[in-house]
Amino acid sequence: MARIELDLAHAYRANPQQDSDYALLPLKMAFEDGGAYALLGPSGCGKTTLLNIMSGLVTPSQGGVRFDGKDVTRFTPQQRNIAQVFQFPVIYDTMTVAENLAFPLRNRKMPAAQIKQRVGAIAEMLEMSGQLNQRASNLAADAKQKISLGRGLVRPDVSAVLFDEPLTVIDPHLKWQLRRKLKQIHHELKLTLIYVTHDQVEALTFADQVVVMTRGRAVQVGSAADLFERPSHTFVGHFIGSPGMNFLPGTMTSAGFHTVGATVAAPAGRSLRDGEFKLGVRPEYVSIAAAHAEGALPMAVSQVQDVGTHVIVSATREGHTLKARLSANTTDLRVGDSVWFKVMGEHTCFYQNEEIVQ
Ligand SMILES: Nc1ncnc2c1ncn2[C@@H]1O[C@H](COP(=O)(O)OP(=O)(O)OP(=O)(O)O)[C@@H](O)[C@H]1O
Repeated sequence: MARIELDLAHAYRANPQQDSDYALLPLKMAFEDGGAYALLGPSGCGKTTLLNIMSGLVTPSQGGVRFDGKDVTRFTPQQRNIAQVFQFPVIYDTMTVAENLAFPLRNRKMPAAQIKQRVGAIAEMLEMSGQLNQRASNLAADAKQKISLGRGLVRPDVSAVLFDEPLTVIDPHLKWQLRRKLKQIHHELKLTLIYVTHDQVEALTFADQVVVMTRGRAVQVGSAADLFERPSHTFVGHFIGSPGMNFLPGTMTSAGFHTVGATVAAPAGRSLRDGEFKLGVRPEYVSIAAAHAEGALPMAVSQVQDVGTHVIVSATREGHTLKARLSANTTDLRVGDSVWFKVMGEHTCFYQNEEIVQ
């Protein structure tokens, strides 16, 4: 296994001139040995490009890649000793499940007894022990993808295992099980795992550290709690959470934060210089307050959405909507009601140029 360091940028086109010419804007980051990481972001943000640069399928147009301090930028995936699992199964239909799992080990000339033991262990982790002697061609699509996952995980000596949306073909129920399984396998095998997905639930359940990407930029690397509590960029606030963070543009003065035609006092101990900011508050941290309560804004309820255990109450003021996630039994608000939403508190964040300042 290896610590992977990246200091690079990548454009698929020659002579890139502007940011939009780059699939990856200049970035510098490290993946620690034995960590479980996810690369998370919407379609086209550069996740696969980053993964393929780590595996050696793509050579970055600027900068390079280091494994344990060694420059591997020009190395092939084989020379880097990387295992990669793709969206669709890559297996040999004519072989049995056991032969498929053993293949990467045979290639590396592992002794037969060790191969048997390792294949047995991986099959057990993936709950495929009963299918070891079945021919792969007879299996359903998700069983085939499980073999692909197993082939990625079977070698104990890889620098890292890279997964590119590996659960796309898996049915939703099994998907949930496999996500948990992969996390467990990570704890047992202590491999460096890097997992590409556009699904936040998948990223947050699998990874200890999530790299959030948008338009060729890695905007934040953090744990699920970091991304939830202190999104360092407004994109992370929007993208993580359901619904995402609320934002209100406004001006900080000595009187407080002036937004949507009202002024709310900043909580004691919070000092921001005067200027224009975006206030960010998660729906989970918006609460109903008494009229004129400190830190609260008067608003008009525009939507009440029952989501089972909670209700999402949307309220509007001067064309801006805030969402609050409230316990179903604590509110009987209806559309058109007046409500005071408390937006200022210890979980409130402030942004300038989309980056967090406090
Ligand atoms: N081989 C290629 N040649 C030219 N442009 C490419 C190539 N591969 C990707 N791109 C472009 O680079 C950008 C990043 O693509 P990439 O596939 O890395 O994103 P992604 O986040 O993995 O998206 P998806 O989830 O849709 O796969 C996109 O604008 C894409 O069109």
